[in-house]
Amino acid sequence: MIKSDSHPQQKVGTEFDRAMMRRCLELARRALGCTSPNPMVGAVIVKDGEIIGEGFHPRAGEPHAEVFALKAAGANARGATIYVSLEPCNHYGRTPPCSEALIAAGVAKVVVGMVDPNPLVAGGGIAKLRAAGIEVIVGVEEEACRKLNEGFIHRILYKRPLGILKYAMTLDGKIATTTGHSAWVTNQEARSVVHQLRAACDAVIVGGNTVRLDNPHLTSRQQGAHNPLRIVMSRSLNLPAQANLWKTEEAPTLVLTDVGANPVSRKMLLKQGVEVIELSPLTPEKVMAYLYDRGFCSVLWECGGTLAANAIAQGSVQKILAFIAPKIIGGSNAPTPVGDLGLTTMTEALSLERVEVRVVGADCLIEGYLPQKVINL
Ligand SMILES: Nc1nc(O)c(N)c(N[C@@H]2O[C@H](COP(=O)(O)O)[C@@H](O)[C@H]2O)n1
Ligand SMILES: [Zn+2]
Repeated sequence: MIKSDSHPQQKVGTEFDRAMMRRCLELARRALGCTSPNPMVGAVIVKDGEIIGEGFHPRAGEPHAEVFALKAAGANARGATIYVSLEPCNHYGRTPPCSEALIAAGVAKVVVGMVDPNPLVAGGGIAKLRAAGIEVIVGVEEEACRKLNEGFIHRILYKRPLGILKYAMTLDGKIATTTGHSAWVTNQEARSVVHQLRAACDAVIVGGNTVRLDNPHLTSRQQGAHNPLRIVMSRSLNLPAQANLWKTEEAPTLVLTDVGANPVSRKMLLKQGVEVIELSPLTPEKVMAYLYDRGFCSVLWECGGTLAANAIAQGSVQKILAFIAPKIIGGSNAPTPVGDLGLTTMTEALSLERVEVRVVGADCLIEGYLPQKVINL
């Protein structure tokens, strides 16, 4: 097993190495939301302290980041150092192995952000480079590299997309008034964080109620940014004929329903260009298994409390982003972000790990992860 050189108290590499790796991550992010089922990867080639080639992986099926960087550097790559945010691959997939391309180009040193969790690579790329006499350092800016590709890593380890639950609630824990009115709980800054989050995800899921009450767009609202596939989960197909999700064309919309549900409504959706897929039973787990098969790495749940509780209970949520607005609306029947989980004591409460809290405009954002079954690489 190839181990990262990283140590909790010690940073790997020099300050220059870390700056170059951060540049790799910057390059990788140019393809935010566009690479699934592949990871986002950036590469930088340096010789005599100067960058002589850069590249990133634009989408699955296209060459890997290292290949673009090698092409940019040309013959100058001989004797140079390449920085790459993910271990160079060592297998024939949609593209040939980068380990071999790096050896053939004569690079002297490879600085890697993180080991590739893909079992087809999993240290094999690093071992191949070392066996060819190339110096390899592993684990430079590792945490940032892992964070960028947390969806890809989860997909590989658990054979499901990473499920992210996002909600916005008031100080008294409500997501809308008793009439269902929710525009807007948070301020513009928080909403633009949500738009960025959508740009990073492969799909965003809501239930039929959200379509009826909020008529959302579910897009990333940024010029040139990726838009996620917009998904509605609806057993009854009791959906309005006029909705922004079928009227706007910035992103495709998929409606997931149960077998044989409401043929009239189904026809109305198909006529408006909406893809309709029947899944039986229509549960969060079934949906996540289906989206895994479609090649997705990350899925954003932007649904109401009942669906959110089901998704949590079925293990379809790993990460939570909760926006809290300093507002109070009261109302004992006003909807809450997570419905009944059947818990009766505080000891059963789901405690988030790796929690981060930040202020976004006038609102607060709490981000954390639900405990996961540990799989060691
Ligand atoms: N190091 C590295 N750089 C890239 O740019 C990459 N896209 C990857 N991806 C790894 O290779 C697998 C995909 O291979 P194909 O694109 O099908 O050839 C992907 O699962 C990663 O393990 N690695
Ligand atoms: Zn590769």
